Amino acid sequence: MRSATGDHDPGSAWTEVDEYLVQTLLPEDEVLELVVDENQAAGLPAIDVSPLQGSLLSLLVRMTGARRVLEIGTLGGFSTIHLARALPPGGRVVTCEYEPRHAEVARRNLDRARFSDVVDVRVGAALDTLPQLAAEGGDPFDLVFIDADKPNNPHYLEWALRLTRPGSVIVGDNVVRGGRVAEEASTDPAITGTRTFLEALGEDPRLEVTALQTVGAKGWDGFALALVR
Ligand SMILES: C[S@@+](CC[C@H](N)C(=O)[O-])C[C@H]1O[C@@H](n2cnc3c(N)ncnc32)[C@H](O)[C@@H]1O
Repeated sequence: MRSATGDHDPGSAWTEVDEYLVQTLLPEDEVLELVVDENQAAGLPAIDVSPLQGSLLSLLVRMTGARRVLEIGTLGGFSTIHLARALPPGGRVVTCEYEPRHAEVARRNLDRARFSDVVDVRVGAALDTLPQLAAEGGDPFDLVFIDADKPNNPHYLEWALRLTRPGSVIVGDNVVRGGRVAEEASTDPAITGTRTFLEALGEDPRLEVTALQTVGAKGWDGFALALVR
């Protein structure tokens, strides 16, 4: 793991602090522990948000009173369950996943967590699903969580803006990428996509934005947070 300070690898300390915070702040969560086990057993990559980050997503849903949530990037449904469990009665999550196998595991996990009626898993490339959602003409989304293929983040932002309303919140994950986001000359599509995404966030007069760096069990990364004006 790359070091924030450059002189030693603080990864294990970050993980220790994450474990301490989880133990101190979060209740036992058998449902999500099972999801992590199921994802691992199914061979899914362990690239879901951490429990503390998932709790932040839940808090954002509750704090904003979001009823309709859009997620781009389901994986096994770990973050989806955090989003779904914070909804008021009648609330809904639509989550987009490209890999049918990931979607299948997610559906199983959501079923077990009793959220199959609350979550609509749409399988396919999100850039195909998002126009379909627009064409369906449902109510705007109150919160959008962008966490899929990073090169497409600038397009996901455009769609998020089309599918939301003033007062909606947009969260973009993994915008720091071990510090590599600051590498101006990078040709890595995940970095150039993230940089274009951040630039679009910063330039768009329809948005009030920030981004925070994070460290923890998932390494050094960060998320962008935007409010649609
Ligand atoms: C970082 S993982 C999502 C993690 C999940 N949000 C969580 O925290 O539990 C990214 C997911 O996006 C999916 N993905 C990649 N490209 C996609 C695309 N074009 N459209 C929709 N999903 C895509 C991947 O298959 C993967 O399951």
